[in-house]
Amino acid sequence: MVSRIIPVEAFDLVVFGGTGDLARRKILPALFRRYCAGQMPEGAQIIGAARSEMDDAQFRVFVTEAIAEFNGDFPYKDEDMQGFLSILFYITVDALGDRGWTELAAKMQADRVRAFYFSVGPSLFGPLAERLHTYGMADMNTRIVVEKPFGRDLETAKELNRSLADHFDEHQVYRIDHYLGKETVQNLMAIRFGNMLFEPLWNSQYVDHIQITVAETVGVQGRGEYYDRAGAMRDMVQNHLMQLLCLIAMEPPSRFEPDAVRDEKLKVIRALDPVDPGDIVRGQYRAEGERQSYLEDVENPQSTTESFIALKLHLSNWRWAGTPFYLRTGKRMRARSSEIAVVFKETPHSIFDEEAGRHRNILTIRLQPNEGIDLDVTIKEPGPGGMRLVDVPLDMTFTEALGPDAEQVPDAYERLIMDVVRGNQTLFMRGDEVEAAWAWTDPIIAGWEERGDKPLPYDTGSSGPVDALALMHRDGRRWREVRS
Ligand SMILES: NC(=O)C1=CN([C@@H]2O[C@H](COP(=O)(O)OP(=O)(O)OC[C@H]3O[C@@H](n4cnc5c(N)ncnc54)[C@H](OP(=O)(O)O)[C@@H]3O)[C@@H](O)[C@H]2O)C=CC1
Ligand SMILES: O=C1O[C@H](COP(=O)(O)O)[C@@H](O)[C@H](O)[C@H]1O
Repeated sequence: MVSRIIPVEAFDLVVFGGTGDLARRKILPALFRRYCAGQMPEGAQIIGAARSEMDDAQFRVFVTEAIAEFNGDFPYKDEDMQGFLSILFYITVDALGDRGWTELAAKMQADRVRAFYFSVGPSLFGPLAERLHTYGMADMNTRIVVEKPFGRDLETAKELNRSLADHFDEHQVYRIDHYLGKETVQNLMAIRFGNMLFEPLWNSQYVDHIQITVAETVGVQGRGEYYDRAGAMRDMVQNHLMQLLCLIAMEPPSRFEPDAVRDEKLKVIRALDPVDPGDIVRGQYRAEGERQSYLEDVENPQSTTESFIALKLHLSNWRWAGTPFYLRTGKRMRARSSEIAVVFKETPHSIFDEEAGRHRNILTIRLQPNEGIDLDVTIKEPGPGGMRLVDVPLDMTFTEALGPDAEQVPDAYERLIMDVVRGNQTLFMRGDEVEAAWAWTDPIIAGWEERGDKPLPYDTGSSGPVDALALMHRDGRRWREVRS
């Protein structure tokens, strides 16, 4: 099977914060991979912009080093590297002053798609939007890309939305949630809405419960100051896990189009019930051997921020009333493993002897690593020992089923940046979605702040605090093992 590279229009892409960590780690290496894939049209310009003093040549060295550090063993030809470097430029710009703006405006080409990636702290979103307008770069062909965190609560998210709306229409604003750009996350929609098999069973009549796990082995990775102000709830649940929940729980949109998809996701968030404090477990990782504790990592011995959270959620709508959703995410866990498991109910009646046991089908969507789908199916255990039942997985690992092409799928940032250039907002969050997610999150955080709740310690390399296991055990259910 041969991957299709869909060409994009010629564009000017300005990366504000072009010297920052996210640009180095993700954005610039992703753009290089798209260049190598042949997707950058003739005449494209990528312009780094930040306060640091640099010229084009120095920026090109900076990008070459970033690619070497963060593109792993990605194979490329020297001519591709030279070609890519030739479309890179740098302008010293102050988001809070006037420096560099006239020069930036002069660098913009006529009749090009214009995209401005705000890879800077959210306090600069408003000032950047305002200056784009003042210096004549905010016309209707302009697109702006903003990073998470999109606020730290409903009020700040509304404020950010307002500051962007002063100068840009909603159709020009691309709010990144990089989970939506992951290939397997998009596959969730293909599985649900491209097959007849699952949808009739996709409701509380047949589904016992759904588990969503995003387990990480990494700690706060040098972002301690930000993370300690955020915690797992703001850093992961309000955005990434919420998006996964939306895709798994939403009604079929009429078309795979931005507003049709985003309307359905919004309905899911609005249908979420408030969460009982007893249905939440927060944790903080302890030191282990050479590895520091969370408190040491964030250099805050008094911190009560959670590096792990597990929650049981309910949706008040016809499809899901009575089916709990269990979500968990944490850092420094046993394995890097993200998956969604749809656990179906047992058959209403067993025709077999008691010793055959009771079994249930589980559809597991493995998001990362080892992307694929498993469907646990119950069959007869082979042999003469009577009718004993056993569960076997129908395993579809994408790299095995689809061949080498499945290994070369673009990473989330590649896909999303190209979608910005194409003008396709389907995989970006709309302002009202973000606000609805904060409206649900805020009272939960306020509750534990008012009560002074403290996170429970958990061992580095574990599955989180034991109380998280109890959250399911008391319902007669259990988490799937965290393993890669
Ligand atoms: N790093 C990551 O893995 C992730 C980051 N994010 C988000 O992305 C955004 C950027 O993060 P990150 O790259 O880590 O942050 P960094 O602090 O590493 O980079 C910030 C960038 O902003 C520039 N900058 C700061 N002030 C100004 C100014 N007044 N005018 C112009 N440029 C300015 C800095 O350059 P200079 O000092 O040269 O001006 C630098 O390039 C943040 O909102 C972050 O939360 C989201 C997900 C992951
Ligand atoms: O947005 C974030 O995501 C990463 C996890 O992303 P993944 O693609 O590696 O699964 C997380 O580590 C980080 O804390 C968070 O800000």
